[in-house]
Amino acid sequence: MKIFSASQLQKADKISIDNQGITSEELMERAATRAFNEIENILDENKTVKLFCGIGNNGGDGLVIARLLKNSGHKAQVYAVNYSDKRSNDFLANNQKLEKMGLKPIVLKAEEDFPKISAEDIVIDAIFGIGLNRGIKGWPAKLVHHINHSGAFTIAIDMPSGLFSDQVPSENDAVIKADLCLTFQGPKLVFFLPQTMDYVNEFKVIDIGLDKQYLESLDSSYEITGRLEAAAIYKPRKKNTHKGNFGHTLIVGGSYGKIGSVILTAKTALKSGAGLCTLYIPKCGYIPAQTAIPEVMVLTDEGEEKLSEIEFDLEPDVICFGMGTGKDLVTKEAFGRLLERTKKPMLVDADGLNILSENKELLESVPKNSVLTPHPKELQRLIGEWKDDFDKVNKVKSFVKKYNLIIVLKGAYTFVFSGEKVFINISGNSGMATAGSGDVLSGVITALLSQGYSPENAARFGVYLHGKAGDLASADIGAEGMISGDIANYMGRAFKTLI
Ligand SMILES: NC(=O)C1=CN([C@@H]2O[C@H](COP(=O)(O)OP(=O)(O)OC[C@H]3O[C@@H](n4cnc5c(N)ncnc54)[C@H](OP(=O)(O)O)[C@@H]3O)[C@@H](O)[C@H]2O)[C@@H](O)CC1
Ligand SMILES: [K+]
Repeated sequence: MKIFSASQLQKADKISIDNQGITSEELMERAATRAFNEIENILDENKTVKLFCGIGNNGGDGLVIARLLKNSGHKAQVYAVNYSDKRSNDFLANNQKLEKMGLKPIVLKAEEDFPKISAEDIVIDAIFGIGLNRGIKGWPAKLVHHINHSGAFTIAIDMPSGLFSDQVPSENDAVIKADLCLTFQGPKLVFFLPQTMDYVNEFKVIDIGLDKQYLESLDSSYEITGRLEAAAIYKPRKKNTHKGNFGHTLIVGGSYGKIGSVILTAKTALKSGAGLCTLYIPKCGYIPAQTAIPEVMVLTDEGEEKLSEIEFDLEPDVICFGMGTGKDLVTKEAFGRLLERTKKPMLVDADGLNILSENKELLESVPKNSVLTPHPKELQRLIGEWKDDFDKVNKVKSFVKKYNLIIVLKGAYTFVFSGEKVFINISGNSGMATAGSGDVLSGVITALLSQGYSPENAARFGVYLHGKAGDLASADIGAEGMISGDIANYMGRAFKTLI
């Protein structure tokens, strides 16, 4: 699913009206009716719904929803938030319809007009949508705070009011905190950025039937990776195969006290379909690794406690480097030599990334199309500071183009940057914020690379599977109870959800 900008949606709105031979009021009726159906599904009939409607088209949507609520016997109170006198035509048309039914909106013009909102009420926020073009100021800002402090379950229509679709609000801007956002046609980028995602606890996309052909023709850098997209990437196994078909993965990492990290990566690689897996670790890890996973082969470095040479006599399909290696000079130099020798795309994580950050000249030697999997701190060391999340996204886009790499930026929503594209993953949960979760992710992506998935698909699909396995683990054993090894253990079931 593509993510569109506000201006793309506004244009799609106009084109759909022309192509479908409908009026904008009819499109509003359709959009708001579909939003109303969602609201009605979750509405307890004893609840009072308080609708706050702006005077533009977002407010118009609110008025349609108010009419439909009233028609189906719900308790609805409607407030027109009179932040300006420039009412839109479709607002006016729907205001008239509502008045004819005897439901005249109460006009709010100052703080004294604010109604009481109890925590038991349901609030519909239809003050501003994608037409917001400046921060909310004055008494409307106070109204936003009044709603946020009420404790009422708040449903935002299209966008939480005050949230821009293409910039981070400034510190003093008032923004609705929505428990649920019913958003039209597609999710907005700000729903996924760390600085703005908290304004949208949950969102649901309402298909309002905009022109499909036109939407498909639109360019967008941003795409969602959900179940459908993951299933399209998945290549189920053929019957007549052997372990050689699924590649040989070499996982290089570990140091004294951090052998567990590479063990987790290797275990996950095997549980994600890698045909063969060899671990290359310092000598001290030999017995623990052999004991922990009998299915893995183990090679040891000359170094007792850390990697110092990285020499091996095999031709892996993919190399994964960096978990638990530390950043010692001998390890850095061995990594540098490994990069020089390696031609196929590899995966670099954790201390591998830290070594690259401290020795930027090594970035030139990382094989093209390799996958780097930083968390935000590792990213910052790699690319420097950013002003805000939009700046960060642009900086990462430039970085991946400059070095021809793929970046997997880990977070509540993990972003995969590849060329011009940014894929936003929607599987996963807070239980995955646990030690070793990143080592597991490296294992899945490496295993997919070894099975012949392209680096972009391996990154995108791996991130999805990792999140899905986490969701299955969390459903069974709870977010607090799960550890990284559980994510690895649920990997097979994550694949099965796609069949
Ligand atoms: N496109 C679609 O697919 C469909 C869209 N639909 C709905 O329309 C919504 C967009 O409606 P919209 O364009 O009328 O803008 P909206 O958000 O109501 O704002 C109204 C006006 O407020 C003003 N203004 C802005 N910021 C301000 C501020 N801080 N403080 C004070 N004033 C401010 C600004 O006017 P200005 O004052 O700048 O002239 C702006 O024009 C969309 O979110 C969806 O709900 C559906 O019905 C059908 C399909
Ligand atoms: K809104």
